[in-house]
Amino acid sequence: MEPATTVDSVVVCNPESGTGDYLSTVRQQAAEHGYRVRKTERAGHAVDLAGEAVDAGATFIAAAGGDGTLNEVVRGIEAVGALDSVTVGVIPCGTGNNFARNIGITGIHQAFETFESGERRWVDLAFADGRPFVNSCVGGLTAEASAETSADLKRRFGTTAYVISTLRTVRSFESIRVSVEMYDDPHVAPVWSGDAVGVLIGNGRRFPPSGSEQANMEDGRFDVTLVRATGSVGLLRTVAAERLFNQHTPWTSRYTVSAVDISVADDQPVAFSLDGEIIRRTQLSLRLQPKTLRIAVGDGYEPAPT
Ligand SMILES: Nc1ncnc2c1ncn2[C@@H]1O[C@H](COP(=O)(O)OP(=O)(O)OP(=O)(O)O)[C@@H](O)[C@H]1O
Repeated sequence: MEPATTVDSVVVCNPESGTGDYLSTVRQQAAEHGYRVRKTERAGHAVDLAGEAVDAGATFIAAAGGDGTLNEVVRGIEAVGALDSVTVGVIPCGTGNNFARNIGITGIHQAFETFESGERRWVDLAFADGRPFVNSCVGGLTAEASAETSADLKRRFGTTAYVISTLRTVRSFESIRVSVEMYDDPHVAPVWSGDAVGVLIGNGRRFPPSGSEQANMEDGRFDVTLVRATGSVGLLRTVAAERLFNQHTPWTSRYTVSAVDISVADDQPVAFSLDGEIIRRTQLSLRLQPKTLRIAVGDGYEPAPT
């Protein structure tokens, strides 16, 4: 007999994520496993739906979509003060699904199996000026590119859409002049300042030249990658190498720190992508709350990746 649908397990589904053709699979799996499905109707709606699910007694909320949908679900749970009573699941239906991969979730069916029998972990939750994010905060070129990447482009080209829009953006992009202050008790804070192509800060994600993109998300620390701009020709070369993050260049600096403050030198607000959601700021403070988010992880998840 099929399990009865309960209110304590809810799937918040974004029908616009990725190729948008998974809704029936998610509904069918949710019905089989006894989850209630709430479908978003607009950007930002997953924040409200997650909050409503908590109010209705949910103790498990899964985000079906990409990193942006997960971000909204977590923000909704945090907004109603329920991070300590709700477990979060991820059903990968987005374009990149970077966070899902980082926690060992590889497909829709495997996600539901994992929710049933897999491990739960407490992971760090990151905040940018008090706004939660799970995976990454990216400032500069890649954020501009992601703001420019339309849903249609993503549907047609998948992750390649981001590369296409990066190459388009690079024609008009000016590097950003920033000062990045990093704190790592008990050491003296390093300060990085200058013209940057990208400011890449990961909680769940790191930006290595090769190998796993999964960061340690239980260590109370950010993985910071700063890419220096070196004139227009250098900028193009840096972007070509670093955008795909397959090649190390001497313009890249990496740190592992517990807090970051970014100041933009002039008063032009810069685009920062928080899990793919764009905000524009001249100042941004990033903090971590260690082991604050309870999440269902797959077998491939490594708490301390090398
Ligand atoms: N019903 C909806 N209509 C239009 N936009 C929506 C709707 N529901 C959610 N959104 C917005 O869709 C955006 C993209 O979602 P999401 O990040 O989940 O997918 P993606 O971009 O395809 O995947 P990824 O982030 O993994 O690359 C989010 O910013 C979200 O606010």
